[in-house]
Amino acid sequence: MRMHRAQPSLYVALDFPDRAAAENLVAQLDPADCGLKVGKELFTRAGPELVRSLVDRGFAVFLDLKFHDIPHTVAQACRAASDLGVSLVNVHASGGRAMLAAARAAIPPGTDAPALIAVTVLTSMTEADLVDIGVNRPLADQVSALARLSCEAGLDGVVCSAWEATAMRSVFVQPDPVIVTPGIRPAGSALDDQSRVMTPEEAIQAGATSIVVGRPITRAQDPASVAHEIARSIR
Ligand SMILES: O=C(O)c1cc(=O)[nH]c(=O)n1[C@@H]1O[C@H](COP(=O)(O)O)[C@@H](O)[C@H]1O
Repeated sequence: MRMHRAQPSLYVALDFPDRAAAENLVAQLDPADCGLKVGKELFTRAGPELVRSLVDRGFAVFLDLKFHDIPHTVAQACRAASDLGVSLVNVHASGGRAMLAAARAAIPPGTDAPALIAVTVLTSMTEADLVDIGVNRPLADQVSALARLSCEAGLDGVVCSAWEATAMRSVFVQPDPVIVTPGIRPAGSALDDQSRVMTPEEAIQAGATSIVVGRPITRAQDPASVAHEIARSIR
């Protein structure tokens, strides 16, 4: 039995500079097509009140604040996130075993609890970036090691690039891990600052359970139609 809220196949990243711009897109979206991701920029501008209001409108909300701090602080932040009624919460796996365990203890599994997942290696990073921060093993090995740690701490899944999605299935012992893949680019769209990218269809075929799409939607001439088309392509 699933021990967290259901997850949509598509989360649209509401990476907008203000609430009005976010609301303009949200008004054109259907909770049956997609969930909404509120990240650091919009949360810092618009805060928990916006998150609650999106939840009240029936959207699954991914509160993407990537907590990474001492265990007590992360636990308290996770509890606050869960209290907002969101469907998905993330922390950085590199915060370590004790921090992951504290996050898990703060959000006990339950059908009404948000899924709790850990970011492995950011989709913007390359192997050279890992060397810069003192990680000398192959990127895929680092992702798998952090996913294993997250699994051992009892988390529900991971954030990784679609390139690593297939491997996550063998790392996680639970039958239905939540595998969230940002770094999604429909064929022909700009990479922006992403490094490890795939198209929506490829990511789902590789084993992603939810994809996250931001700029290919938010910077499109007609964001709602691009969101609808992506949702349709992975249905
Ligand atoms: O946790 C995330 O959502 C995340 C993890 C990661 O490794 N890479 C990544 O891009 N993200 C987020 O996913 C979104 C991707 O946006 P676009 O690159 O515009 O599609 C951004 O809001 C990022 O903060």
